[in-house]
Amino acid sequence: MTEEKAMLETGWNFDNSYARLPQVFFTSFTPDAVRSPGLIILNTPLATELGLNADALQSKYGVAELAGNKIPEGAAPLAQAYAGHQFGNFNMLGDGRALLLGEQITPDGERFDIQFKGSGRTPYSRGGDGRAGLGQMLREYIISEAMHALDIPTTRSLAVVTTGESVLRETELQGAILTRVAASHIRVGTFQYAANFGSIEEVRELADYTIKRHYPEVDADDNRYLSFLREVIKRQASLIAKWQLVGFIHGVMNTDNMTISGETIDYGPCAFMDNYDPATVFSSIDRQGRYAYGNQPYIGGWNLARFAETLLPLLHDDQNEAIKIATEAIGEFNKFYHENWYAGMREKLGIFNAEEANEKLIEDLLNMMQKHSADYTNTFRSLTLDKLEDTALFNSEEFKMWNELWQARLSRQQESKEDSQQLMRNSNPAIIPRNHRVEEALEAAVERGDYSVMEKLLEVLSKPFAHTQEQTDFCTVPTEPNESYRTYCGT
Ligand SMILES: Nc1ncnc2c1ncn2[C@@H]1O[C@H](COP(=O)(O)OP(=O)(O)OP(=O)(O)O)[C@@H](O)[C@H]1O
Ligand SMILES: [Mg+2]
Repeated sequence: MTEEKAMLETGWNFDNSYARLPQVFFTSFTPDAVRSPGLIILNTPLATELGLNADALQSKYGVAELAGNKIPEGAAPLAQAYAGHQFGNFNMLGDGRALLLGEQITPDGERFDIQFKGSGRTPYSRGGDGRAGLGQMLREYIISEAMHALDIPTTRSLAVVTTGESVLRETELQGAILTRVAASHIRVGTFQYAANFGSIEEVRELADYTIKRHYPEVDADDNRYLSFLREVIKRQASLIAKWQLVGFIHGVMNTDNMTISGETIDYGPCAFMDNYDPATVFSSIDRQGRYAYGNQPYIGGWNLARFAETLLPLLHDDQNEAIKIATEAIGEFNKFYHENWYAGMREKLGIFNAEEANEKLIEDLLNMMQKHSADYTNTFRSLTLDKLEDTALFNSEEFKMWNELWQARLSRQQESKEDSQQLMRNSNPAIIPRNHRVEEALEAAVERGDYSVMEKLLEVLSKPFAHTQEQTDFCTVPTEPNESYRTYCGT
């Protein structure tokens, strides 16, 4: 394909609705060109869904676009302003190393943000260099795509390119740019920015824009801003329940890393839990365990309370009334979260209907898993495949008793044993991006330029509920204990 033809055919179809918001919300600008762009990975199925031409994107011209060296026609690049509570402390932030190219309108008429991460300095970079390392961007690519395959709302990864420039951290890293795809990048922190640094009218404009984009169903409601708040709370309750159900630890649940669309965002220090332990923390900077696995639902509620605060002027003319309404709405988060979590846990145990006795069954199992340091994913996998002898719990008396109660519970429902097993197969992934597997893939890619390990891993991760024999190798737990694994932000 000639370059000129590729240029015509990459398939971008941009709209720039975000750029029509008041100027305070963003700064338009063109990214600096990088030295020598090189394509590392392109998500071909995602490119096709977006209406893009994967062949053209792999051409020299397409890769220049994915590096920010050529701005596609119709794009209007901008960095978004936001603020946020980081580990509880409020800061002015913004896209310091990200850049929104525009919103791609797909052949189905859907709208997705196309954003670079690692594309260089912006007006919001503060002291940072605006860059990202190859390992970290590939890690985000692998885990976000694994989350998508696990049916968890998430930003997605279209491509990673290297820049041909080095990035200086503790060591010298290869610079890279990730192209991220999201329903939008509007964060709790975007609302905090509006509420703290803008006018009430600007908060209203942001809220109206977000309702139109993500919650059109509340548009005509009497108190549309209250309905909006409640719907965001519901989506986040559902999202965080899904994280808990697969053992995902986000690692840096600052308010700027929580989306209004209900998608998981920012795969900096995240990791999956091996042994079941609510206190599990992987992030090297989370010394107090604020973002530990078991604390995520609480932090979700805390972040949403910060979101509710930004909407107070819109909820009621009388601010005391507004606080009352907002507090009631936030108070529902726990209920929504528990409904979602219990329903998901029930399904993991093959139980079709809600019943109070289920709760004890679930809690007893989790307690046993914690006591015996059982692997979270593999315990549910063994129950699903009826290979109880594979669990770390098998020889204990209490597990035998628990199993009898579980079997009795299953036989009390009208659905067949086969239906129940099918439900479990659909609810319990065999495959999660285990830390040692992700590290192995990144080491081969970054240290040796061998991408085959990552490609194999991505393929296995794309079918977590297949329960095939060939997955078995990827189900093994690491030989080193959980606790020694550490993740780092911002590299
Ligand atoms: N190398 C860097 N240069 C400039 N700013 C940075 C850099 N790394 C992080 N930041 C900024 O610091 C803030 C907090 O960073 P955090 O790690 O949450 O985000 P991120 O991983 O860069 O991006 P995102 O949340 O978009 O996935 C953000 O405003 C981010 O843009
Ligand atoms: Mg972030």
